[in-house]
Amino acid sequence: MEGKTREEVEKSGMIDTWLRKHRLIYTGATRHPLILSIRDGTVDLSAYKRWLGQDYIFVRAFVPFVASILIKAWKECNDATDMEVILSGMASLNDEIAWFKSEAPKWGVQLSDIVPQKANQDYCRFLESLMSTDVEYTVAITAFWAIEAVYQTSFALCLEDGSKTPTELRETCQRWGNDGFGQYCNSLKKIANRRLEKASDDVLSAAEVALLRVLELEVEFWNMSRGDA
Ligand SMILES: Cc1ncc(CO)c(N)n1
Repeated sequence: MEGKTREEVEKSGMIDTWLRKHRLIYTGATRHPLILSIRDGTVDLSAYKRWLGQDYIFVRAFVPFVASILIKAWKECNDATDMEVILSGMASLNDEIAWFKSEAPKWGVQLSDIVPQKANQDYCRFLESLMSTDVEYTVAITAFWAIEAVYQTSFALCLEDGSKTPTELRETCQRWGNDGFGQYCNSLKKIANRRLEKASDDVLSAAEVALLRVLELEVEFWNMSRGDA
């Protein structure tokens, strides 16, 4: 506690404070019916295929968003390791794009034919809004953490003991549910918490709003797999 003001102590661990406050929507994003159906083995494979095609489009739009955060981290130049964590995220996106390209044909999904659905367009537009130089690094990195953490938490659930995830979907769940990805999410969370600790009230509110928006958009994104959009 030494060296910290009372206010800084209260603000530390902001992310967990917010997740407690917004528990319902967080659970909606991380335990969506699609994920629960994968976990209990009752998943409708056409829903999985719809998710697969849409997520490929999302990941392509996610790359420039992460690049914009890398630029913000570099401009802030407060902690050299921030950039390395973000860069490792970009490297895994490179692998992800290759993975989508090899996964899609196995399911008869033609990636070049995918039309982005409304929820996907909304999400990509939101990412683009966060790429503006007007958006604070603290706000963008908080959103970035949330985007990655939703997938990590969701897919890790499908790998827990007792889950009945179909064999052909285990690799998908491993991609985001593995421990390495979990550690990477934790590194992002630490960066976000460190920044939030020093943030002004305005930046704090903007980061909380961005976090909530991510959770809403993630729920809508999963909902697209129902195919009634
Ligand atoms: C919609 C969505 N959210 C998060 C991730 C994590 O990378 C992803 N691939 N897609």
